Amino acid sequence: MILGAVLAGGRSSRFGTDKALALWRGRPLIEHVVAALQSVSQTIVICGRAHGSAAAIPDRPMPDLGPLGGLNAALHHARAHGFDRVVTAPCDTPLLDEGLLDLILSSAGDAWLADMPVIGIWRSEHAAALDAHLQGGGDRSMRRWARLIDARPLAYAAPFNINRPADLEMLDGR
Ligand SMILES: Nc1nc2c(ncn2[C@@H]2O[C@H](COP(=O)(O)OP(=O)(O)OP(=O)(O)O)[C@@H](O)[C@H]2O)c(=O)[nH]1
Repeated sequence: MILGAVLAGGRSSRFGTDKALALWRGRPLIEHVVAALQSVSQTIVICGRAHGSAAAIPDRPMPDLGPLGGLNAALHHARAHGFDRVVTAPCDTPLLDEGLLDLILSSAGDAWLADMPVIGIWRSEHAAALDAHLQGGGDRSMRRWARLIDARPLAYAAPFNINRPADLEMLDGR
């Protein structure tokens, strides 16, 4: 059983407004990501902030710890609801491609995209350890945490991600 999780907190300081809600092809970016993740799971959670009608689960153990706080919330949600693993993606990659999702799904254990560690697949059994790591003021880097648990880095081109408003215009050429 796999849970899909969109990491949708953060400050969007380079974008200027909440980038999850920025429109591309008439839909908010976050909806494109949710639609892509629906090919890996029927159950998708948004981690961080609620967006429009989409409910969100709050970061754990507190907000503003970065994507790792969102992953921690997803792992706990997964454990509480009987999911073995969580596939994560950020809210700002509307062009998540099937090849990448297939690669992630075919990975045994934990794996993450070497060029974009917020994309990965994680066993929910890490929930308690990640909680303890963050509660104890541990390092908030997703990449370093992935290495700490010996998750496998995957070599695959990272999807284009939106950081600034001008990036939206570049999406159409891709
Ligand atoms: N749940 C959660 N997601 C986060 C958090 N910080 C960043 N993210 C998500 O992680 C992804 C990558 O975030 P960044 O673009 O590096 O950071 P950002 O804070 O959103 O944007 P900047 O302020 O411009 O750096 C995006 O999908 C963010 O929504 C957080 O504290 N909690």
